[in-house]
This record gives sequence, C-alpha cells and structure tokens, in this order.
Amino acid sequence: MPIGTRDTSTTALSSSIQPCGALLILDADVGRVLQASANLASIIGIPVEQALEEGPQAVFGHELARRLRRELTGRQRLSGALSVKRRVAGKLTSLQIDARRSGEQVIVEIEPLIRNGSRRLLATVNTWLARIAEAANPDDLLDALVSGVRDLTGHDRVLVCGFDADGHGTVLAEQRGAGVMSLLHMRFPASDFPPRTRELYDLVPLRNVPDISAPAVELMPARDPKAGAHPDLSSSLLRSISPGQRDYLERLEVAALLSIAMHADNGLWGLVLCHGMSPHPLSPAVRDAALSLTHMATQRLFLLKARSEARYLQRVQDSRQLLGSERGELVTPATLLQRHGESWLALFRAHGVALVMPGHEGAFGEVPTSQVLQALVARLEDTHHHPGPWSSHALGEAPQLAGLDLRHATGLMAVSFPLGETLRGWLLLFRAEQREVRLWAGLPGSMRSAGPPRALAPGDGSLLVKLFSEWRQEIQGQSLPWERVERLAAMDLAEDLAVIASAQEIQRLNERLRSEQQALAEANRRLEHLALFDPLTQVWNRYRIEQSMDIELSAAERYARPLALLLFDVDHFKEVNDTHGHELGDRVLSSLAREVEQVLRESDFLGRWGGEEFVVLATNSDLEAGLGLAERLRQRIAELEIGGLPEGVTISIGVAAWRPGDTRKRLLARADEAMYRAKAAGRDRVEAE
Ligand SMILES: Nc1nc2c(ncn2[C@@H]2O[C@H](COP(=O)(O)OP(=O)(O)OP(=O)(O)O)[C@@H](O)[C@H]2O)c(=O)[nH]1
Repeated sequence: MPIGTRDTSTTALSSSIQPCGALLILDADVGRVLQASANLASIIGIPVEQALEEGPQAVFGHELARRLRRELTGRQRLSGALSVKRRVAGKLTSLQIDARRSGEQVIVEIEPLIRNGSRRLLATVNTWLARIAEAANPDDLLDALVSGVRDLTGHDRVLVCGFDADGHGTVLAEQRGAGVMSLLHMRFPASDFPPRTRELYDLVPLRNVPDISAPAVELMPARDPKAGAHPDLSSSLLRSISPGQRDYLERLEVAALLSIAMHADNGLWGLVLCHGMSPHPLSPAVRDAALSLTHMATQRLFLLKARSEARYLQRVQDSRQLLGSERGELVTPATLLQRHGESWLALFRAHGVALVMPGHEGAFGEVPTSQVLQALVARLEDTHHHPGPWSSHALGEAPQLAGLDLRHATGLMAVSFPLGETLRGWLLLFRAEQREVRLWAGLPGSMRSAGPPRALAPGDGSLLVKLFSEWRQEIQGQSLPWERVERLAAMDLAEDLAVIASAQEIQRLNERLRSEQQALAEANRRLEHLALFDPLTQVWNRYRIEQSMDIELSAAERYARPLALLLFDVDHFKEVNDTHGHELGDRVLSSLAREVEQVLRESDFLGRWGGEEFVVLATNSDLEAGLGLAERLRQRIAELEIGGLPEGVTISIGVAAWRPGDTRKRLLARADEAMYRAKAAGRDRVEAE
C-alpha cells in the first residue's frame, strides 16, 4: 500500500486529527463547542477549556462566530473558506477556517495559511492549465498534470495512478526529484483501494497528510462510548491516518502525502498522488490549486478520450458503409469474412473472427475448429439471452465455456443478431493471449496470507523494502480487455449483419418465388400441350384439329376460300400390332406423322383423329388440290421405310372439299365415306367424295 490510501481504520469512528490544523465540533446551532482538538491553543491561541466553556465566540470572536452561524443556516457547508488573522504565541498568524455540517453537528477546521508556494500561485496554475489544454493525447496530458502539480506543491514525487476494470491501479505518469525511486508503470493491487476508501474520495476529493509521523491529536473532552456516537470525521481533511497506513508509508520512505481524486462519470477513475520524502507542510491555497488543476485535467482527459472514441466510432461507421453494399447481394458468411475479416480484426484488435449462422459458417484469422465454434454457439444460445454482447478477456475463467478447446484464444466477444423470429446468428471475435509482466508495488492483500514469495514474509526488514518497491508477476491466460466502444461497435456490426441477413432472406424468397413461377409456367405449358397435342405423335389432337376446322370453315364461309379435308387410316394396322407388337405399331404412327408433316405446307394442319386415323386440313385447296396432296401423301407413306417393318405400311385416304353451308360434321362425313370407299376398293388409294 505504498500510496497510503488504505485507511480503513480511519473510518467515521476516528476521534483524532493530524496536528497540521485544529478542529472544533459545534452543536447544530453553532452556539456551543462540543469538542475541540487538544492543539487548539497552538493553532488559534485559545485553550480548549476556554473554547468548551465560552463557545464559538471565544474562539472566533463575535463577528466571525455570527457569520459562521449565518452562513450555515439552512446550508451544509460554507460557500468558501474564510480567512482570519490571530496573534498566536505572540506572532500574527493567518488562518483558514472551513466548516460543514455532519449529522447533528458542525465540524470546523482551522488551518494556518503557510506562505510557501502560495506566491504567484495563480500564474503557475494558469501556465499549467495552458499546457494541459494544449495536450493532444492522454499521455501528454497526464505528464503535464504531474509536472504542474509538482510545480505547485513541491512534493518529491507526483504520480497519476489509473484504475482498470478490476480495480487495480497502474502508475501512468510520474514526476520526481533527483534520487527519488521511480514507481512509473508499477501496479497497485485493488485490495489497496477498498470500497470505503473510494467512498471517502466521493465525499472529499482530496487527502492531505503533511507529516505521517506527527502524533495524532485527540478531541477533548474524550467521548464516553456510552454517551453516544463519535463525531463523524470522514469528511474532514484533518482526520488522522491509521497506524497501518503510517507504517506502510514509512517503509516506502514517504513522509508526506497528498492524494487527489480524478472522477469519471462512473466513479473514481484514478488518483494524483504526491509523495514527500520528508514532512511537507502545505498551504490550503496550494492544496486547492492542485485540486483545481487536477479537476481541469480530468475534464480535459475525458474530452480527449471522448474524441478518440468518436474517431474510433467513425472508423466503425466507415466499415459499416462498406458492409452496406453487401445488402443487395447474396453472400455467404465465408464471403463476407473474406471481404471484411481483415478490417474487422484491425477494428476490434482481434486475432480471429467467425460468423456462425444456422447452416452457414465463416471464419477468418485464428479461430477454433468448426466443431468447437458450433459447441460454443450452442452454449451461448443456452446461457446468453439478452441482446448485448457476451465478452471475456480470460476465457479460462468463464464457466460457460469450460472444456472447449479455444486454441490460442483467451478473449472472446460474442454478439448475436436475429435471423427471423427465433433463429439467431453469431458474430464471434477472438483475441489471443497477451502475456504481461506486472510489477506490483506491494502485494495484494489476499496474496499476503497465501504469500507466494515466502522469502518476502513480513518481519524481514531488508526484503520488505523490496516487497514494496517491486514484485514481478507474470499474467497468463488473459488478452486485452474489451473496451466499451468496442462492445458498442460490435453491436452496430451485428445490427448490420441482421439487416444483410434479412435482405438476403427476402432475396432468397423472391428467387424461390421466381423459380416457382417459372415451374408453374412450365407446368402450364405442359398442360396446354397435353390439352392440344397428341402425346404419341406430337401432332394436334382431335380437340385442337376440330377447333381449327371450325375456324377454317368460317373463314372459308366468309371469304369463299377453298378448303379440302383429307381423312386417312393405316391399312391393316391391326396386323402390324399383332405381328410386330404394339411398340412398333406406335413407332409406325410417329414415323408416319413425321413423314406427312414433311409433305404439308405451312398453312396445312395435321391432327390425329383417333387410333390409326389422321386428318389433314389443307387451306386454300379445292378438291383437285386436295386430291393431289392426298396422292403425294399416299405415295410417300407407301415408300416410307420403317425400321423393323420391312413391308412398310400403306394408307387409304378419303378427300372432301368444302361446299358452301358445310358444317364440320357434314364435311367429315363426306371424307369418311370416301375413305371407306378407298378401303373397300382395295386400300392404298385415294378416293374423293
Ligand atoms: N400400336 C397402336 N395401335 C393402335 C393405336 N390406336 C389404335 N390402334 C390399333 O389399330 C388397330 C385398328 O384396327 P382396325 O380398326 O381393325 O383396322 P385395321 O387393322 O387398320 O384394318 P383396316 O383399317 O380395315 O385396314 C387396332 O388393332 C387398334 O388396337 C395406337 O395408338 N397404337
């Protein structure tokens, strides 16, 4: 505890103060002195007995006592410290008086205004404020702060100790005189800053111990514990230090201490610690100037941090814009990571990144095996339900992930993103181990009893000095902690991934819809084909040829256009089937249809009338043209070579020409009759109506 902040024994129950000032406990009405520090006479020249008997006016004079009462009416503390001059031990002394309420009592602190350092105070503060305002980064700023504070207070060593998320402190900046040991970069264990100590800094942002060896001064008269609670001195700057704290500072050769809190929005961020190697009286004015400088520097520090966070978030936004271009595209997690993995690793200071979605997975950099990734996500699915990220920088200590081989990864930030109503995808960022050697200034309290370096056990004076100056510890199994902005950035990224995933889902659905529409159109086409074509010969079926006949008949009627109808039938087809099989019979019908099509003009139509019977509708053809066509067909079929049927086939054709007033039925009947005659006349011939 080299910095001397641990004063758990100097709690609210402390009933003694440091001798650098005097203290009075007054009643709530500022009318009576309940207790006074034993050194009252040496500080303000009034004996304790007189103060207790005659009250505040004897100590401060009537006018000041009235002013104190007036200023504290309805207020917790004076609006500003008062200063008075008093003759003490024959010397005119300037004093600073501050007062505040504490429960049912008023605590008054009286401190001599020391001349040292207070000259040109404002000029010094202004110079350092300017330096602090010029600092472009936190390191320069903290250097300016420790230099400025040391310039003001004249301490032998001034340092800034910043706390990490675990409450451990690190010396981030230091200014020291010649021959003073450096504590720069050393660590202070969190156990040196117990919650009570931190709370006291909330109450009073500053602690000043000008001489740690000065004997404590008691309050008089001593309180009978039965008579009620001791006055609460926790808010007093003058409260004495604990024996343990004194002991510790002595071992560090620190004889005087000034510590000033640096508060962030979420609590104590760090401390400015000023060490004197010999007693170091400090004027209250100098102390307050150091407090102001620290206050301004702290504000500036958080402004710089906010700016650097803003710059980082701008980089995140840039990367989001790049990602935005993926929305219109169907990309797999693997492709996304190929394109953006490198930049995400840089952005998150990570060594590996994986995207795990149901049925898809992608990885970039150093990541565990696919099997482990799946197991990891299954565990996270079970244990992590809120939408924020899950993170750890010491995976070995995370019970959820016990037994999983995460390879080099000791840090993981996992953030989920919704895929539809129940499914989630996961963005997993891995950090590799970062070994670190910590130099502890002092040992953590818990270590003291466990005592790893046994040689350094208390009692061995020479080694104990070493114990407080430096103790090496190798930190393993940890990676860089995940910062708040990085967590925010990961959530932004996950949001984008959700948008990409849903945009892609919509695209996938659209594509499925499109292909289903195509399949439907195809089915419709097939259905239409089936409805109009004969499946065996692929010529028009009876329904379709009837339609055409009706159309052509009405055209013939309207324009008196000639039209011939040929009806033909394969001769002895039953025999073909019976002799060669039905399959060959089918082939004969198809070959015949192909052959007839070859002979027909574009404007002629061929249809299968049924069985082995076909119809040809010859437009713009009179009976003679119809007969000519029929004869050509008959000859071509008679000459047609059909594999497996050496004798070939013949057809008998009946031809009828349109006559005004003809219906389909009548025209067909005449053609049928002619075909019947052709059959009857010996087949393989053409007959007209
Ligand atoms: N392979 C096959 N045979 C068919 C098909 N449609 C009808 N047939 C057959 O065609 C034959 C027609 O026989 P019939 O009406 O006796 O006439 P045919 O044997 O051709 O004798 P004629 O017409 O008098 O010369 C029957 O055996 C039917 O089974 C078909 O799609 N494929």
